[in-house]
Amino acid sequence: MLLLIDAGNTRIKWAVAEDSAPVGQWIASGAVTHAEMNHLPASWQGFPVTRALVSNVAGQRLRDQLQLMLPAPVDLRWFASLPQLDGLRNAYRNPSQLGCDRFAAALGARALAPGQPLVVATCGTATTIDAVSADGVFIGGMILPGLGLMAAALARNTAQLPQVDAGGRLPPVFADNTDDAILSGCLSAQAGAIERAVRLHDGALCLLSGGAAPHIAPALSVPHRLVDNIVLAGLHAAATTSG
Ligand SMILES: Nc1ncnc2c1ncn2[C@@H]1O[C@H](COP(=O)(O)OP(=O)(O)O)[C@@H](O)[C@H]1O
Ligand SMILES: CC(C)(COP(=O)(O)O)[C@@H](O)C(=O)NCCC(=O)O
Ligand SMILES: [K+]
Repeated sequence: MLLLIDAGNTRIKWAVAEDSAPVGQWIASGAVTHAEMNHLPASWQGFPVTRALVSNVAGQRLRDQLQLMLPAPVDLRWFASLPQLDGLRNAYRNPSQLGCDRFAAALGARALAPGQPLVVATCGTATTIDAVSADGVFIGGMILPGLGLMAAALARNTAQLPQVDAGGRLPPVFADNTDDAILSGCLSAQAGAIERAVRLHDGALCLLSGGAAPHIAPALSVPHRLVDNIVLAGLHAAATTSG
């Protein structure tokens, strides 16, 4: 049995899959914030996990904590961005500098929509918007503060702006009150960046994932597909094809 883990800067997402299950077919899955991560071992108890593949962009301390929580004995691999993997070529100037969650997301996108030009938007702590060519080149992309971080930055750095709840509603673009104006601005920034990427990457299918994706999707004026956890899908693809 296979354990897949996507450790982001806010939450740790995980899934358990049978060894030969198709990409994205989990037996169990979940997500916890960093503060809740001591619940993970209990969630994994009862699954005879023999292999684990982990993407971690949340630093060495979290990596050390995770390592101690993994079921033992397990064949543990830390996923890393490579110059090339499973038909995906990484065109980052320094391929290892690319966040391994972005590389995994691109692999996941290719598994879900092979042979198509893609815009992969992963809306988490940060929002990343990446272009992948039809023949499998990870061209590059954008990093911007995520929806929650954008809203929090305004509250933290101004005297008059409140902390708004960055989810759950789509206010008018030209809002008539402060809360809605903040939300409209942050959503427009997120959606605008994604729409710009789609416009500039000819014929691209837009895939949207991450914790804030369901909040951003209604603000988008381009066709798109919501994917539950594209990073885990990519890890699953990598684990299945690379042995
Ligand atoms: N119920 C929620 N719990 C946690 N994050 C949420 C929730 N709803 C929306 N979010 C947004 O999703 C982000 C976390 O998404 P996630 O994809 O797990 O991020 P990361 O991979 O960076 O940890 C938060 O920063 C926040 O903007
Ligand atoms: C951009 C990110 C912070 C996104 O992290 P997340 O929002 O998923 O927690 C992460 O992919 C990262 O640390 N990247 C390294 C720099 C790069 O990709 O160029
Ligand atoms: K992200």
